[in-house]
Amino acid sequence: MTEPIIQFNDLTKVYDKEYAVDHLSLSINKGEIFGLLGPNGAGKSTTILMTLGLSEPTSGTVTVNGINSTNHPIDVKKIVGYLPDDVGFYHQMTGLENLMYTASLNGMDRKEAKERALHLLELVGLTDAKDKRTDKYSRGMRQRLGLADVLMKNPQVIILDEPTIGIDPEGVRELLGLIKDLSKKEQITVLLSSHDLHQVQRICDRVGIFVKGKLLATGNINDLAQQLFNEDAYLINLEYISGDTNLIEQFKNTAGINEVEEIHPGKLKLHCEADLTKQVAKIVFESGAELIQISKSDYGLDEIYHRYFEGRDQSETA
Ligand SMILES: Nc1ncnc2c1ncn2[C@@H]1O[C@H](COP(=O)(O)OP(=O)(O)OP(=O)(O)O)[C@@H](O)[C@H]1O
Repeated sequence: MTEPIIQFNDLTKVYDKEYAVDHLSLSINKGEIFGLLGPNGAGKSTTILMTLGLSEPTSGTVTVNGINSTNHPIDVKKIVGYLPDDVGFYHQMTGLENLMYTASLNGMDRKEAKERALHLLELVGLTDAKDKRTDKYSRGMRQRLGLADVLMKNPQVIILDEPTIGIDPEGVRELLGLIKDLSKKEQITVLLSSHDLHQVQRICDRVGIFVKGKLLATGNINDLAQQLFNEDAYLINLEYISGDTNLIEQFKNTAGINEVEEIHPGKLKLHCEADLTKQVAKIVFESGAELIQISKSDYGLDEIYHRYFEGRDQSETA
């Protein structure tokens, strides 16, 4: 099922003659968790603000469920929940009271609102803290309450701007797990921004890499590896006890192997265009060498990100 729910069409924002968002075209599908990934100043927050109708594009459009965010911000607000990087609550009120206050602003029936608030507090693990004032909450608790708060109005889409900043690793793991569960259980589309590769890798179905307002690549981790490493997307690690044949030379002359890295004698890393694990194993056997181990490793988002930024730095300084 790939039904688009958020559509960016040539979306552009210029501040002081500089592109904050540079002709962004992208579709995000219903139920998908999409990560906007990029360093500070990449344009992630500006993209989010335009999606919410809180900032006007210089040109281009963004629609949520077919509704133009710039022309109909109030209609968009009804179906989108937004969690900023630091959620503000009324400190003198408890967690439950804050959720009830949100419900009253949204015109929800009180009884129904209380049932939903208690259910959501349970979902985000704050039942025991529901009657505690929010100024006594930790940052992680405030983020979890923030998630419950955006879910009060049953949104179709939730947008999270750097949701895990300032939370300890255990809290991050819990919050991300929660976002993923909610998205899958309630078919909610999630758009989240982050500069943290590992977080994004952990929960996103697809990511978009942003640099200086430009969307440079999109896809799941495997697609990105293919796009960015195109010529040598597969790594084969090999250990063997040498026979008579010079295996290194043989691998260098094998079609599809682009680079042979000798880690130390008898241990090689082969950069390949395709998964050549079987052929490599066969070559080792036929050479009379003894195969100790062979394994394929995939590129993670870390390598993807660094390869991308390394390439970019070189091209920019060239
Ligand atoms: N209100 C503004 N006025 C002028 N320039 C702005 C404004 N808001 C953002 N910018 C500029 O637009 C660019 C993109 O900023 P944006 O905040 O969208 O990036 P970001 O990827 O969200 O980064 P961060 O994670 O640091 O928030 C930056 O160069 C920033 O200085």
